[in-house]
Amino acid sequence: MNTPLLAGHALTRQYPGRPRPALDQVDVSVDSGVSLGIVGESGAGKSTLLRLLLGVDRPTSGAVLFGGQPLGRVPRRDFRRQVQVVFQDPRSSLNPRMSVASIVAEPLRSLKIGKDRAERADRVAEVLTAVGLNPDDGRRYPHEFSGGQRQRIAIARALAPSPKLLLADEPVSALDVSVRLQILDLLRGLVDTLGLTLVLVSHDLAIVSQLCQQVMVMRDGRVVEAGPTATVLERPTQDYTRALLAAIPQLPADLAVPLPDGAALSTALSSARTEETQ
Ligand SMILES: Nc1ncnc2c1ncn2[C@@H]1O[C@H](COP(=O)(O)OP(=O)(O)OP(=O)(O)O)[C@@H](O)[C@H]1O
Repeated sequence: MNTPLLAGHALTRQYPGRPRPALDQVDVSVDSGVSLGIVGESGAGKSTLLRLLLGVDRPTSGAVLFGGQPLGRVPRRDFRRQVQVVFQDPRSSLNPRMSVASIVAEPLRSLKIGKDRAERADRVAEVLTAVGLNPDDGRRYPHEFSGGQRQRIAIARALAPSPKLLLADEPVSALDVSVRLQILDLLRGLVDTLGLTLVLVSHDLAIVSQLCQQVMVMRDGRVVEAGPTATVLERPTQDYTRALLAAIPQLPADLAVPLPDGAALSTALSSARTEETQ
């Protein structure tokens, strides 16, 4: 069996003063080329798990392995080169005083990628184009862009060092419903064309079902169900998963299993859009 790209073993995180752990003995494994969705309602422990996987917080017990090595032994620069993250809200994750080009070039500068400024500028133009922006947009500032475009900038910054793994924490939930599909389509296209592995954290099973081959359902700091997305959606074994499935807006029963062309998600999101504009 191949070594997982990123794995967590028996991860427990107890925050001080809390009656029970935010994460309780969680196992997770991300194989190269197999995108994973982590789903659950607010408070399930998704962000806590993501912080542990990113190494920005430490487990109370358990271990995170990157390429089979304990995270503490992997040079931080190597890890950051290969693992990048996109957060929920591009308004707070982009420095308003920096130009877009400077924001996107930041990981290249800090990771010392590119031999000079010109080479970094070429890479910035390349990733801006890859996310559907114009290389000339690099001269502008974040406030000049819409929410969806700002999320594209955040994705471009994450792609700049050519990571293997992209962790996305609720990447569309701060966006207008009308632009969510575009950003999800972009992520799907990037996974396909760049061979990126995606770990997508979301409270929305419909979104995860469209982008991830594997899904892990969390509740109260524990994994309640995990496996291939199609299996979990077709034959959920837990009432909690069934409730999450039922919460997908107006998804007809015959579309509950995602269709290859993304029709299920389109249906779910367009229904939500109709509701919102009424
Ligand atoms: N820094 C912290 N200190 C104390 N408790 C925390 C801290 N961060 C999270 N928690 C608690 O841990 C639990 C899990 O939170 P977490 O943010 O990981 O869940 P989540 O599934 O990501 O939820 P959301 O979707 O709302 O972000 C919650 O009960 C939360 O209140």
